[in-house]
Amino acid sequence: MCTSEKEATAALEARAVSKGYGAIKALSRVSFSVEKSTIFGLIGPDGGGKTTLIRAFVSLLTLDEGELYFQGRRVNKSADFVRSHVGYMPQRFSLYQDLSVEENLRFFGRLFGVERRDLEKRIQRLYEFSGLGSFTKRRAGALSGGMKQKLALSCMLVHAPEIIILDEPTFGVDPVSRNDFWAILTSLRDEGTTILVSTAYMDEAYLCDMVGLMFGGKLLAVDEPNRLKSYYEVPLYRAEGAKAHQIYRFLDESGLCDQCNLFGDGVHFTLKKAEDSKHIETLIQSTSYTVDNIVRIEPGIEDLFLLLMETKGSYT
Ligand SMILES: Nc1ncnc2c1ncn2[C@@H]1O[C@H](COP(=O)(O)OP(=O)(O)OP(=O)(O)O)[C@@H](O)[C@H]1O
Repeated sequence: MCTSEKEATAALEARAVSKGYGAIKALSRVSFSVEKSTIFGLIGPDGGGKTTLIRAFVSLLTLDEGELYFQGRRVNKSADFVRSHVGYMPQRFSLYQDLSVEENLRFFGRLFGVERRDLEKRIQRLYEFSGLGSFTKRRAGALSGGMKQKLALSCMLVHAPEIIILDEPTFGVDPVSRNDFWAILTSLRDEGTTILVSTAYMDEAYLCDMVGLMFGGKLLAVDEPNRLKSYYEVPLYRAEGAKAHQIYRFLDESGLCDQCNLFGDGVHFTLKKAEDSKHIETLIQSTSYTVDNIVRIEPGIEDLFLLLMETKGSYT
């Protein structure tokens, strides 16, 4: 598909958007597009610019430069379209804590102007989706963190938006509820919804169709999650030992490594010269540091982040 066709079908698009807060560049010429019925994940550590980008998409802040589009319409000129076709779940979605699950859903249904008959059907459907059907009378304030997030998502879905935008919806949610939440997102995507979701949990990248890795206000890479590992052009190794920090220090100061990062009880590294892989273990053993094992590994998203932060993160 040529670029112009892609642009025409994109459900969301950012074109060279920038936003600064004084000296802080929260967004630096960020461009990407999200195809219809796909999940696009904005992945990155806190402060990377994810919230700023999301808030600009839902017209909660104005950009210094660049343009945002929903299905080819300029965001800031399409308030009606956004209201009826886009759902937004901020980091702190305001549920009514004293209202029950059902009352919250009805409240948001009325707020979005959903007709009574449609609302009943949608609420039943959302119960099936979310598993909240057994808790309809429970006060929102008495739900677990994971259930609260499912209720917030359901309230946002009550007007059946075609595009949904979620800012770190699984933050602080336990792993089981995170899985449930992503299962709901996947079902929505399969039914045709376009989803832009941000997260600081790197493992969630693999649940997206496309990811944008964000750091320092820049998109360091946009790709399918499984293609990101090909960014590593040289083998990546992991050295494990009881005192990983000592192995790290040794490797980092040895001058032999391009990349060298401490990951829990192991060190991930690449070598400047491929032939050094034959004797790196002996070299470490010859010091007073004990290395139990050195293995070649597939790079994970965290490794990629560190690589891209080093190679691209400081561009202006
Ligand atoms: N209103 C503001 N005033 C000043 N600086 C801001 C403002 N909003 C965001 N920033 C700064 O812009 C940068 C990007 O912040 P942003 O909230 O977009 O990142 P994030 O990736 O969403 O992280 P988080 O998960 O912490 O919100 C950060 O350095 C942040 O401190």
